[in-house]
Amino acid sequence: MCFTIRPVLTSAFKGKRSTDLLIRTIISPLKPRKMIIPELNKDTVRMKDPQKVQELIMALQNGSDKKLQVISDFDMTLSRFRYNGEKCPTCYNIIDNSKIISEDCRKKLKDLYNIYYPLEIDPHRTVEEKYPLMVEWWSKAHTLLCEQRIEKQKLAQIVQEAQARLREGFQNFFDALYNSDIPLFIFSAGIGDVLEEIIRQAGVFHPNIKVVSNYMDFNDEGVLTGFKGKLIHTYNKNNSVLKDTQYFQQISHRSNILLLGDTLGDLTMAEGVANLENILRIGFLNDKVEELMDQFLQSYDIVLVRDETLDVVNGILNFITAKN
Ligand SMILES: Nc1ccn([C@@H]2O[C@H](COP(=O)(O)O)[C@@H](O)[C@H]2O)c(=O)n1
Repeated sequence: MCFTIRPVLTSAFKGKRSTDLLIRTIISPLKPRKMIIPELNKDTVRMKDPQKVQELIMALQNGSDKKLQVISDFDMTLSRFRYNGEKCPTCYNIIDNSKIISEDCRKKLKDLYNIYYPLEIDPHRTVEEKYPLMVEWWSKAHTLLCEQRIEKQKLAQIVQEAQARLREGFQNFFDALYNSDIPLFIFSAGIGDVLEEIIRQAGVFHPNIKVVSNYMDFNDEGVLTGFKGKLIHTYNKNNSVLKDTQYFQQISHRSNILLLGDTLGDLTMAEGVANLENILRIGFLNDKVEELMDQFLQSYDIVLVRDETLDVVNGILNFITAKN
């Protein structure tokens, strides 16, 4: 594809960090133009409104790292969807596939996955229709897992032996946020204990990370007896889960959001943010690409199609945090 670039000097994006006028790339609706972030020219990138994306990125840069916070889903957003042609496991799948559960339980969990995962991503059902089905899936899976006498001390080894992988570029992503003191809120309907272990084993579980997820509850012998708090599934990742946390109040000066998700349910993750000013939504479209493309383009500012990297996210973060 041939791109042309027409940089125009404008004062529209003047901020306290820049003494010079910023160069803004004007996009003609007729011709594709080069984007300010080189990674946005990747062929995995789709945008309904590239002009709006550029403006949002400039607004985020204007606010700098001081005003920014990142809110992200975990499974299939920070972790990979595919690796070497194989589908990667979710936090639940890591347990489902492990040797700490019985053959019979594994089969039942696989059957549940085969029934409910297609419903979770079904483009023809509304969120209202999916909601009770997701509660059903998570509840049945939790009941099965609690029958297995899963030991807390075995989780680290299970994660080590699993094929879970963070997206390419994860080291840059986690380190850049930590080094710039930007809070990362991971809001996951997976299993908190497992996702923490994945990030810890990758060496990037930095203190700027806060996780809200389904955490396992263990008895005094370290055996799984239940799950703590309100059940979190794909379609209730919103204020109904967050209302007791003070997290967003404590960082209320961070009014610029970078939101990362892989389902339409992830779009409500920023509901609890106090004083929201600008939000840039990036959606990883991993599965059912043709069927879901339109809905993703309507809801996410940037859609990344079968992109197993964090290149675009890192490119945007570099741009926002680069010192002038
Ligand atoms: N028993 C289950 C229940 C859910 N899943 C998948 O885990 C994902 C977790 O959600 P994130 O918020 O971290 O994306 C969810 O999308 C389900 O597909 C599962 O594998 N097994």
